[in-house]
This record gives sequence, C-alpha cells and structure tokens, in this order.
Amino acid sequence: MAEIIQLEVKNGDKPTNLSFTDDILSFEVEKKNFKSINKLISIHSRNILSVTLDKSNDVLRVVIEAIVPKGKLKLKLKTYSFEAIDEEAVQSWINTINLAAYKDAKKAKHFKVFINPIGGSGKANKVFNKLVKPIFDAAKCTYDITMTNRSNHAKEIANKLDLKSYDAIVSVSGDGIIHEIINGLLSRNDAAEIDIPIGVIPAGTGNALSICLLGNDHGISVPHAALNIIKGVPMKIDVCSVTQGDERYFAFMSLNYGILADGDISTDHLRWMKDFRFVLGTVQALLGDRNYDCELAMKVVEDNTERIKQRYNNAYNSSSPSSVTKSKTLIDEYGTINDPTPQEWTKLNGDGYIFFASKVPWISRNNLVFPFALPSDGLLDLMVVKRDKISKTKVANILQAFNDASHVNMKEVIYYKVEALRLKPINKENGYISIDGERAEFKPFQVEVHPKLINIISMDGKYSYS
Ligand SMILES: Nc1ncnc2c1ncn2[C@@H]1O[C@H](COP(=O)(O)OP(=O)(O)OP(=O)(O)O)[C@@H](O)[C@H]1O
Repeated sequence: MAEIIQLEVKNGDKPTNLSFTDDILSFEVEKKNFKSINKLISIHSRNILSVTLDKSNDVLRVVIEAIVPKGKLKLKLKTYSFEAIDEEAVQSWINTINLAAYKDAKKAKHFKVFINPIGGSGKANKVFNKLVKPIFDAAKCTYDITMTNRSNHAKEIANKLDLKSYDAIVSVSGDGIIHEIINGLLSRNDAAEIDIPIGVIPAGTGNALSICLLGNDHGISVPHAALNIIKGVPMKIDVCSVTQGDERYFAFMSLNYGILADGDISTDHLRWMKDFRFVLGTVQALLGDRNYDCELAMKVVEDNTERIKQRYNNAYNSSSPSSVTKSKTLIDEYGTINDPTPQEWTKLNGDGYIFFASKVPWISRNNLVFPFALPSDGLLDLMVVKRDKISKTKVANILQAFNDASHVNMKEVIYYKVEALRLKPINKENGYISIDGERAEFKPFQVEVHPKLINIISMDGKYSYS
C-alpha cells in the first residue's frame, strides 16, 4: 500500500488533515454557504502549482495554490489556506509535496514572453494578463515580456537573446510567432547547441501546435497551456528546412499545395467568418476546377498506408506512459522508424487535389489530418489525393472526414513517410503555397527534415491524438 503522508492542520477552529497518497493531495473544506457540511477536495500533484508557508500576522499558514477542474473541460486557479500547528512538521511536509508536484520539472522558471498584440484578433494581451499571469505568479514563475510591434520582431529578438538567462521562451499568440521564434533560434551562430524549450499559450487564430500538445478539447484552453509550461519538460521535435529560390528558412508544421492551401490562404481577408472561411475557400477551389499539376519528387521511407498505420500503433498503443519521465523516453524508443531504407527520389507527376506534408497531427481544431505524424521520427507525413477517377463529392467527403480522421480508411487517400521532398507547380504562373499556415511565394520548394532540432515544453512528452 502506498504511504500516506499526513499533516495535521486547523481549518478555522477545527483540526483536520492534509493527506497525500498515490500522487493525490486530499483534504476537507467547508461547503460554501453550508458551514457545517464538509466536502472532500482531491488534487493531483501535477495540478499543484506551489505549497508555501506564510508567516505573516504572527500566524503560521500552509498555502496551497493549485489549478483545479471547473466542469468537464476547464481549469481554474484556486488557493487553499490552513493554520499550521507544528513548524518543523509543516516544513518537511511542504518540501515533500513540492518535490512530488514538480518531479523532473524545474520549479519557479524564468521566461522570455512574446505577446503579439494583434494575435487572436487583438486578444492576446488580455489573455496573458487575465489568465496566464495569475497562474505563472501562483507558481512563482517570473518573466520578461516583449510586445511584438511588427512582423519578424520575435524572430529578431530570438536571434540575439541571451538564452542562458531564461528557462523557456513563451509565445502568447498563434502559430506565426512560434514559427518566428524557431527561425530566429535556428539562424543563430550557436544554433546547434540550442536547448531552450518553447512554451505555447494559444492566443491566436491558428493554434495547431497547442492542439497537438494538449488535444482537441484542451488545446485552446489557456489554463491547461499555462500548466503545461509550468510543469512540462523539454520534448524534442523535428524541424524542416525549406529552400525556395535563394531563400532558406525553417518550418515546424506543414507545407501545403492544392485545394486546402487555396481554401486557407485565398480567404485570409475573410477572417471574420472564422472556420467557415476554409469551407468557403475550399468549395470555391473545387467548383472552380483549379488545376494543381505539379512535379513531386520525394525520398520515401514508407509508402504503404497500412504499414504506416502499424508503425504508429506500435509507437503509441503498445505502451501507455504513466509519468512524465517514462513518456519522455517513449519518443526516443519508438519514434524512429527502424532501418529506414530510403528509396531514390520517387517521382509522382500529375494533377491532384491535395499535396499536404506535415510534422504535426492536427492542422486546426477538429482537423486530425495526420494521425500518424510523430514529433521526432525524422520524417514528414505526406498526404496525396490524386484527381484520377475521383468525384468532387468524394473530395468533400474526405475533407469532412478530417473531423474523426476516418479519411485514412478511404482508398483515395495516400500517405507517405518521407525524409525530403521537392514540389514544382507546372502549367501555372500564380497560385497558393502555404508553409506553416502562412502564404509563401509561388515558387518550387524543396524540404528536408532535420531530426530533433528544437525543444517544445510538454507534460506528456508526446502529441495528443484525441
Ligand atoms: N505588432 C504587430 N503588428 C503587425 N503584425 C505583427 C505584430 N506582431 C507580430 N506580428 C505578425 O503577426 C503574425 C500573426 O501572428 P500569429 O500567427 O502568432 O497570430 P494569429 O492570431 O494566429 O495570426 P494568424 O491569424 O495570422 O494565424 C505573425 O506572423 C507576426 O509576424
């Protein structure tokens, strides 16, 4: 039986116990508006931000700051305070609980925070002050804030930042600022030695990385994301280098050509329509019978959707990580495909509807397009839907199926695991190419995956697929 670590305290005049067992802290508090009725509070150690001893006003108090569930999906910050009886016992109890609460993660981290004031339709600053700041303060974390004042501002600062002064760089915006931070870090002279992790607060319109880290339900929840930054440990992710003409830059999410890129980028001016703009843009592209003829060359490691699925199942279903330490090694153990034997550049010429390569499983909320994407297998997942013998209705069905990833069972959807690819649109002067969700120049591009270049903060040490 697990050891119960108990501390006797007083709640008002009444003696009571704070007990900790099996990673759960539990105690009784009076029910609001019902003085004589108690309710049991149970808090998992990962939700405890800090336990401290308050000696002000000549009374010794144990103060517990925690993030507790509010309804099914939300979390809220709560403070509990009890009068301590024995100073020596309380100090040793507090040390034990704080150790259990943080495990491998560093306590009281110091962050460099970037807030994009135009991110998420101008809400990012309010999101930080109202939701993130109280949680960081309760966890005794400190921070220097930069409000970005132009495009590439975060990139320029990340490029020159004294990285030794911080435990993590935190982005309070959408995926665009994360893209900038990664590009700033990887264009430094000391890029090869960088190990500072990036923490993600979803405060933009596109928050795909946060959804990948925390799942479809929690990925846009700011308290979940703040907790993940406080309690998480670095998780390595692959980054792609993209060459377009003379330019070279880095992408951490996706490269997209075809109706999905058109649907996203061509409707950028219709942001007020929220998610509906993607539907509208994609339908327009479908009905407009646009042509996506291209030359696609790739270094294929795996070209059979069934085998790709099997490898994914081996990676994620054969072991269910129960702690941060165990899950941290899961990616290293299973994330790399054994004996990759890349074929020569395979060429796939022709017209199609979708040419979409990604390092991340979710491209947006409710769109699990790449359920086999792994953070650090050194490979890009490429999805191709060819035009041959496929109706427009079928294409619409495929798009709808992204919701529950059932498109992977449709024979028209082909997946490849590739180390590198080159895409050259043909018979077309203008069109849309989207890289990390932003419009890129309409030019041929070449992509290569670099394994484990960047660290992202994660509590679970893996992406979420649900
Ligand atoms: N003060 C600023 N004014 C204008 N643009 C800015 C400013 N600060 C940052 N940016 C730019 O805003 C872009 C969008 O940021 P980000 O993607 O993080 O937020 P978002 O709300 O998700 O935006 P989007 O809707 O474009 O995805 C970034 O690429 C960045 O270059």
